[in-house]
Amino acid sequence: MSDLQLSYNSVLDLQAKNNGWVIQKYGGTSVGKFPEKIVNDIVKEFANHHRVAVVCSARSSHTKSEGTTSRLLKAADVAYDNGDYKTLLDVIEDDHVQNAQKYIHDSEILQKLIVDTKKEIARGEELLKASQVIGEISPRTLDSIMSLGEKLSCLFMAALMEDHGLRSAYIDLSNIIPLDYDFNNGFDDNFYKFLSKELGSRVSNLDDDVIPVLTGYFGVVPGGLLNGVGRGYTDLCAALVAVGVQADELQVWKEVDGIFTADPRKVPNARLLESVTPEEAAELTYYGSEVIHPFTMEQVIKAKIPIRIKNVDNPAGPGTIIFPDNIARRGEETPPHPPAAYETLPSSYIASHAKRSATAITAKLDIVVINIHSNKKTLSHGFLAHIFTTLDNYKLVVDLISTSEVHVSMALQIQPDQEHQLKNAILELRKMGTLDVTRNMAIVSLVGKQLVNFIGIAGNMFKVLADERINIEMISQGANEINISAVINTKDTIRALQSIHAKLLEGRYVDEGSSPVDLRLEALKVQN
Ligand SMILES: Nc1ncnc2c1ncn2[C@@H]1O[C@H](COP(=O)(O)OP(=O)(O)O)[C@@H](O)[C@H]1O
Ligand SMILES: N[C@@H](CC(=O)OP(=O)(O)O)C(=O)O
Repeated sequence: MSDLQLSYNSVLDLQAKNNGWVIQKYGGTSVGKFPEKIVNDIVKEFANHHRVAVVCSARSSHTKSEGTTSRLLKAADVAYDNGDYKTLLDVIEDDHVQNAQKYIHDSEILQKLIVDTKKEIARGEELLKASQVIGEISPRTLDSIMSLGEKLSCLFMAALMEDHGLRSAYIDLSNIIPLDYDFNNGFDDNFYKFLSKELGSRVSNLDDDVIPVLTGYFGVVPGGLLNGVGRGYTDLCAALVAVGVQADELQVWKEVDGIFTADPRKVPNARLLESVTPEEAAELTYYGSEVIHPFTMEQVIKAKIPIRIKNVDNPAGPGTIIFPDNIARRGEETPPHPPAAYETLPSSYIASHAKRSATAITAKLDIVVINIHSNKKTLSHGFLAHIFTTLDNYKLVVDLISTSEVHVSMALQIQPDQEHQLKNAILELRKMGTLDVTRNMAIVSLVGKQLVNFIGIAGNMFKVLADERINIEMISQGANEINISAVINTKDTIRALQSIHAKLLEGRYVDEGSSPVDLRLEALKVQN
């Protein structure tokens, strides 16, 4: 175990004596597959030393795309199209009732859970029926329909805890934001402050031995939670609870041991990272490795609360810590020194770490590249603005862009349900110049806080691709300088990930650890 790991654990142990809070967020598939493990091996264990609050997503028995949230969103679509939404609701009801019967042994707890489940589903049905009659589903209504997923999942988890001898409290957050809340400034700091305070007070008022189980859905927001935050909003909810109670740690429990140097399903040699910075975690999520919702981190980190990604199926593993490499944790008696400025490090040190230059590699699929050659000799005034306005009108987001005097290339992720929007956007963009569209592409991104410091890393990455005879359609270095990306053909993705990983993330230097925090520790050693 590294010094860093020890120091994090020791802070937790220290604070355990004060019975500080640990906030645990469970994803939909974890609730679906491992509910008893969550209660017996994780919640009960942590509750021995900490106050624990649990935040759950909607249940998925297999994958998120077949989970309750996806089914509810589909039901809303079907209702809008005047179709049979009732059949979909029946599937959701059967799934939850059967799940309750499978896991809950006490007949009184089981009966109550089934009654509560059916009551919530009946309310969802009313909403869907009303939407069908009116012929409209507002973002607010869609949010309320979607909230059913988290309500059902949390009713079940709270009941399961009671069934296993714990005291629990089901907390429905769907009304936590008052209808008259002034949202003039959107999701600003005041909103987050308000929400974390409210969330904090809901859990702090409970008896010490009661485990709050909070719906990760946290109320109606303007424009809708889906538009404002997007799927994965329960991560943000858990983060705000952590801030509200000044938790010792926010834990995001998944079905993977933590954050790896690459998706372990695609790169068998991928290594578990001890720690990554919030910027790296956000970048990895954005560019295809669904690690944690990017909004989650800002507020938690401001409150100096570390985030730990852990595996429900391997609770004893250390997980990965997300924390900045340049600020001290709350509760640390002797804050670590800030990392040495790179330029102040001895050249021998820089040379010996020259290969430890990236943290992880990731890939984003379903990418379409649009090239536009302007009709004019140079890009005229308003050309780019017009492109972005058009894409925005069709709710299309550009992941990468590169421009020359008369030419713009853009890479966008297009999900199957966005094809129609893409088609219309292309029709409009064609008026601006010659346009060609390349499909079946992928963005491969090398992510690392240190990338900015290592000259030549981009060249190395592109050389690996060239050696593998992988054609590069577009390249880009992210504005924040912690990401170097290349657009390639989808069929080459796995080969690209594995070869870049082998050349730039494996080997003797990397084996010693390559995260920015490791770099900081090394830098401190050099200084002392
Ligand atoms: N760099 C990475 N580190 C860890 N997991 C990754 C990475 N890139 C992609 N993944 C994938 O992300 C998934 C996230 O875990 P999972 O528990 O399935 O998510 P959720 O809790 O959101 O349902 C894993 O299946 C893993 O294969
Ligand atoms: N249930 C919601 C919110 C969520 O946070 O999901 P997950 O925790 O499984 O990423 C969704 O599927 O989008």
